[in-house]
Amino acid sequence: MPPFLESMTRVVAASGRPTGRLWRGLALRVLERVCAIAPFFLAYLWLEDTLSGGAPERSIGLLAVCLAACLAGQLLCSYLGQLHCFLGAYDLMIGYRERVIDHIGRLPLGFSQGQRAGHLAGIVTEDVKRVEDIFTHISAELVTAAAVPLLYLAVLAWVDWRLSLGLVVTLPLAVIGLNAASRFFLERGRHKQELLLDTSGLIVEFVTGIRTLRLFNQAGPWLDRLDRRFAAIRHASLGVEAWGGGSIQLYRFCLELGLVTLLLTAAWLAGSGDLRPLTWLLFGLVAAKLLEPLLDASAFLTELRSMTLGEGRVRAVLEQPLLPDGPQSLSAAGDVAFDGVSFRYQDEWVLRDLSFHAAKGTMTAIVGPSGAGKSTVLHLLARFFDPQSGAVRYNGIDCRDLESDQLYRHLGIVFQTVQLFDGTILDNVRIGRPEASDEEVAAACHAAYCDGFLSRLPGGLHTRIGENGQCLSGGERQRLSIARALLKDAPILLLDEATASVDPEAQYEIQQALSRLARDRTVIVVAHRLHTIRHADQILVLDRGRLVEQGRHEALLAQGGLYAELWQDQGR
Ligand SMILES: Nc1ncnc2c1ncn2[C@@H]1O[C@H](COP(=O)(O)OP(=O)(O)OP(=O)(O)O)[C@@H](O)[C@H]1O
Repeated sequence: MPPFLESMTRVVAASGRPTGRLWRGLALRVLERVCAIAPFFLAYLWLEDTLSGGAPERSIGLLAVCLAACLAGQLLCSYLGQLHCFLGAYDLMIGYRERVIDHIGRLPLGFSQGQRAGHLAGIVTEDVKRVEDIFTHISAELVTAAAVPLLYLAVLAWVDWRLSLGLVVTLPLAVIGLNAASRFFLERGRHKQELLLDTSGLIVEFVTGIRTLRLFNQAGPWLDRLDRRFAAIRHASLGVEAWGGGSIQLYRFCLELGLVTLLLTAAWLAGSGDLRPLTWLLFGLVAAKLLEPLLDASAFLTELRSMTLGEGRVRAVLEQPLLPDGPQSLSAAGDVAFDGVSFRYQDEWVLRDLSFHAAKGTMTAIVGPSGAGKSTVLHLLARFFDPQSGAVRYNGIDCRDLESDQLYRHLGIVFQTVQLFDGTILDNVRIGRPEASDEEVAAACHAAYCDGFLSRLPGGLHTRIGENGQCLSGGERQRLSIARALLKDAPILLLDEATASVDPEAQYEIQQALSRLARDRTVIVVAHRLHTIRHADQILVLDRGRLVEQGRHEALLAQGGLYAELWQDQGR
């Protein structure tokens, strides 16, 4: 099966929508072509009847009625066929898009980490669109390109099989050659697409990081890097387009060669006195029409190749395994434990046999040198990933046995990178609890010390903050994130440097708010400034993925180990 057909079959299976309407549409489009070509054969039959001494006066009316019926049938089938094809294909594509979005929505939260900027968005928008275009605009042309020549051929073979053979003798050569070439160019095209994706990621990085690059005089070298990428794309494109274009020309040439072999067969038959003029007239009129859809189909080959590549990338996402979701629910969660957890992102272990227990309503702080694995502990708690061995437990239940919705309902999260959406501050904070009233949102913002900057914004809580909150400072963004978590009022809080970007004046106050919040909650906090976690119920000291010390601030200082060293480094 040609690669594009394999791709289309997979799309239909992935969509899961009924395909009846699309098939009806395609059948009507084929019927339309039947109506378009039938007059030639009707005229042929009528002429043959007439020339062999039939009664033209009587049959000419019948011929006219048949021709009119063909025309009417053609118009009707064309209209209904297009309608059903479009509606059927769009319905199919809705199913496909939903499947892709649904799958991405259920992928491990850590999936997008390590992906180039815009890569996933490109798959959901551009690649799915490529697939959609084939189904909505080209599938009908492809089906008629395959069905019409077969129909013509069946009738022509009935009229004269030798001339028919002469006409299509080169067709298998064209199809086999094209199929082999398309597999080859698909491989080359994949390489080109990877280069394109990589380069667009580089461009996004260049544009978003232009300030840093210019401040460090790195814009020039970066542009040189881009130039080299463009050269590589040009080289790959030449390979794909020039040679790929050549294979299309070869396919067309082989098809048109069929007209030559038809002429040669006719000459041979005429020479042996075995060619009737009427038969030759029919073949002369119809031969080009038979080849026409096959020749036209070559115009879609580039799009088909691009769709096949796009479908491949979408499939790679669809094949990404989802984290298993168990049936258990979580009531009144608050107890958190790591039970012999070892985890690695790639080859190197980042956490090794880590065990700890955070009792309900306590604050656990995680400290350690950079790269020790502190944020990774939070990532596993938020189930961005599952550990390779050991278990993360909530109320003693392995989180692999929990429904993920249940889990997230019990987690409040404030991480270093704050994701904000293009909307008002009210909308953004309300993500914490969609049913919260304006007053409750305002109270959460107040508790997160947002009042200062909110009073400076023209619309206060109703100010639009632009895409990802570009018009807010890092500290302001972080305070909104804290307000969100406060509003959510979840029994477990995961904080990664919650006060990292907040000015010194607000730091103490926010710390107070978080301590108050911790009173009836379990808080797991990653902290770099150790004075903020002096009062934590337990401090876990990590070093290269291992738990090296554990206890309260005073006890750890007295121990004189890594914690005491870190404390001294911070000049306390
Ligand atoms: N998505 C990822 N893919 C591969 N490696 C990763 C990924 N995230 C983190 N790492 C690596 O895992 C190790 C632990 O990272 P982690 O962010 O947990 O450390 P950390 O203690 O929080 O560091 P810091 O204090 O600097 O934020 C580091 O060596 C880091 O390079």
